Amino acid sequence: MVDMNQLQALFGGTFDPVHYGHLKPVEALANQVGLSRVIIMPNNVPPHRPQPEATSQQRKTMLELAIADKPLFTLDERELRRDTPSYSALTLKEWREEQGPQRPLAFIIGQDSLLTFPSWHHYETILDNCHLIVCRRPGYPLEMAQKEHQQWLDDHLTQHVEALHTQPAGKIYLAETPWFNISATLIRERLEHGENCDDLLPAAVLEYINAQGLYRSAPGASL
Ligand SMILES: Nc1ncnc2c1ncn2[C@@H]1O[C@H](COP(=O)(O)OP(=O)(O)OP(=O)(O)O)[C@@H](O)[C@H]1O
Ligand SMILES: O=C(O)c1ccc[n+]([C@@H]2O[C@H](COP(=O)([O-])O)[C@@H](O)[C@H]2O)c1
Repeated sequence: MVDMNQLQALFGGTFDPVHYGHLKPVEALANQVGLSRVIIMPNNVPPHRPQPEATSQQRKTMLELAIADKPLFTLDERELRRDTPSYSALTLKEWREEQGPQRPLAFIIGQDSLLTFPSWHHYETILDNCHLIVCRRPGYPLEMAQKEHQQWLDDHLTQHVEALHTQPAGKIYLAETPWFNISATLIRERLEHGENCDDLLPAAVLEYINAQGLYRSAPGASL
């Protein structure tokens, strides 16, 4: 019999700020795949994008507020403690060493991240240490841009949730999670223009953003 309590899942991100497009698909995913816990891991120095607008401390606080009433989620601060680029390959190797060789481990990403995945630092080693679980995201194709990357994807795809629980690593699972057309970029832009974001992220996070004066246009800048 498959032990459905073994699979551990990390959900990495920049979370500048965290929003419902992060939380809701992953909540649905937890039901579909059978995850009793999801470990959210904010990065400190995102490898493939400019430094976030909010500080690491602010992004961590927003995550704490977002998950305060959601027991599914916990936080992992390991990347926040490193000043070097938050390369997932290094983090997942370290996590595997902690968890031992047999435990099933997964890294959760959105569809957009899957498309850029082959450009990640030592990407081909990541599946040695974990599975990839991919949440759907509107506006992004499901096919990889290059043939060789599509071949890599096809070689690792599974349609069987059980494989995520019975094997320690190495599979890619495209989950049928609900679509949320929300991005942190959209939220930052809307806030900069003083537009309403009530439906896009938890109220406690929005209150914190306003109290901290985050994502507002610079004083004197024209709207
Ligand atoms: N609406 C969404 N639906 C599904 N996955 C998402 C969504 N938004 C973000 N993700 C996924 O969550 C992870 C963290 O995303 P990130 O913190 O970069 O948010 P973002 O909204 O994409 O940010 P930004 O707009 O600043 O690039 C990534 O793997 C990303 O693919
Ligand atoms: O390791 C890499 O080269 C790498 C490149 C891009 C993104 N990542 C990680 O992927 C996760 C989602 O990234 P992002 O930029 O969408 O927040 C987050 O944990 C990043 O640190 C990792």
